Amino acid sequence: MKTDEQRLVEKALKKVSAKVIQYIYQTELLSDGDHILVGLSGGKDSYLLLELMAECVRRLPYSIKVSAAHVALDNVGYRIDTGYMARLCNHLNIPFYLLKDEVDLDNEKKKGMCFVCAWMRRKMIFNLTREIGCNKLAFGHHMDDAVQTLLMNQIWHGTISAMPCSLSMLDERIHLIRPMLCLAEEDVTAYTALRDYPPSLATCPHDCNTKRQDIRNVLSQIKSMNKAAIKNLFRSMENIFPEYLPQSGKPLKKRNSENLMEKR
Ligand SMILES: Nc1ncnc2c1ncn2[C@@H]1O[C@H](COP(=O)(O)OP(=O)(O)OP(=O)(O)O)[C@@H](O)[C@H]1O
Repeated sequence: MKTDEQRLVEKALKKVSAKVIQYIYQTELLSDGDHILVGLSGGKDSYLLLELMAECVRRLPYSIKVSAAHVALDNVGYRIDTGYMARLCNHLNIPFYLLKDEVDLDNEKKKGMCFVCAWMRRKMIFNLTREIGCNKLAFGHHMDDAVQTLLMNQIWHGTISAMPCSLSMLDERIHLIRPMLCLAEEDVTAYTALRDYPPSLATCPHDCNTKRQDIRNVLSQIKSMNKAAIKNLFRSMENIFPEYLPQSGKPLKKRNSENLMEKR
């Protein structure tokens, strides 16, 4: 017999997964035979992503497989409840991989801890994706993350670029996908507030992402002027009128489409 609380969680998951499944169809993010590796950070966004991918296995008319992985860099200073991750994956019938390593502290001195840590995490998870035969790697970025990146790239790099929902990498061998870009952060928290995901056991002592925090603060002010601001900023990336841009009529500069300020 289900409790009222369980029924509430199920209803909320159904609501949020309906949006994500519609987005997956629209953007053709998944197809028959896919094996998706979900990157689990220990934050609420990637826990929701994991549950959404489990819903996709149940509800999409294709045969897809899902696995999950967490990369733990032991000498960085943060600690995550990986036991909880393993239990949640087990409950959802999803194989879980825990990758452990340490950051090279000499390299860190030259390049900065956040850069080295993000680079190592990505390298380790890309390698695992290939090793276990996954063709897609899913990250839990949502709409607010993409809008923050859009503004950061405009302000600090003078480009209009953000986070694609699908990016082909390593000679098309892996596709990085972001199925939650259709969800605003408030959609995510409406669901995760009902769940008992554990907080991190120790937060990261290296706070290098102050630019992103500054942009978050600016965006929350902008939101107080217009509640739809985040959604509109996100939509603006699909509604570009080149003829109303300063260089209209002139050939566009060739740009490396690689994202400049990827969220780390
Ligand atoms: N240590 C990690 N191991 C595996 N995947 C990770 C790890 N860190 C981040 N990711 C993946 O990259 C995405 C974005 O990372 P980021 O560090 O921005 O997330 P976060 O905001 O700290 O946590 P979350 O997005 O899970 O709430 C995560 O949603 C997750 O899918």
